[in-house]
Amino acid sequence: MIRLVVLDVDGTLTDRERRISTDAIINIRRAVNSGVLISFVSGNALPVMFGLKTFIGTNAPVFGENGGIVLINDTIKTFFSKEKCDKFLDEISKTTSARPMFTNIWRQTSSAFTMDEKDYEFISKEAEKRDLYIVNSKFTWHVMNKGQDKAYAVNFLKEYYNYDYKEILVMGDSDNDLSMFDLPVKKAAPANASENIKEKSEYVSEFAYGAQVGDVFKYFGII
Ligand SMILES: O=C(O)COP(=O)(O)O
Ligand SMILES: [Mg+2]
Repeated sequence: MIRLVVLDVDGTLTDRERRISTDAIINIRRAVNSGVLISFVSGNALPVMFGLKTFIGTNAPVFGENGGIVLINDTIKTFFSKEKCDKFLDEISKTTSARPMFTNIWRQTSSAFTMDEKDYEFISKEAEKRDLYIVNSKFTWHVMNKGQDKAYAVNFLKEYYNYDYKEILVMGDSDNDLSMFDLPVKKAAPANASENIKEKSEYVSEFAYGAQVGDVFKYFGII
């Protein structure tokens, strides 16, 4: 039985323009009312997750920065430092198309940026040299510390609630979700998910951009 659902946000609950699906909100509330825990784990900054949790009315800790920071019982905990990430982004933005995102003012454990695809190989290799890595959510590029990923967040929640992996369902759409899809949890994807996410999913909905939430929840017996 699924006791905890870990939801990616952009592209999983929202459309390409980041507009959240009202169907997703309705079905998330149904799941909360049925006693299932719902957590958001996103590459976005924690204040955005706090807003989603508050205004949708969910019932579990929420993570920002791809698992680097959590809001739990009105307390913010950070698991990584943004110092190396900021320094790296500052360096490469001098010689490449990389440009910091304004949301970095709200970030405490990583940095977000935009760049031209032509610079990907170089920036990715330079990050590796500094024991960092870059990952794309299809909405934003992130420079992260090694070990900082959404699987870290899922494992934190697993330990916190003392659940088995089979009691946890994850839902995501792109590369920055892959680490949690490599865990032995239940996995589902919207129709718009990337191929590598779909290949790892137990269930791929015919619906997309948040409209899949009700369909997925019914498939796993949550609502
Ligand atoms: O990259 C972001 O800021 C958000 O992306 P995610 O919610 O799909 O993780
Ligand atoms: Mg996403």
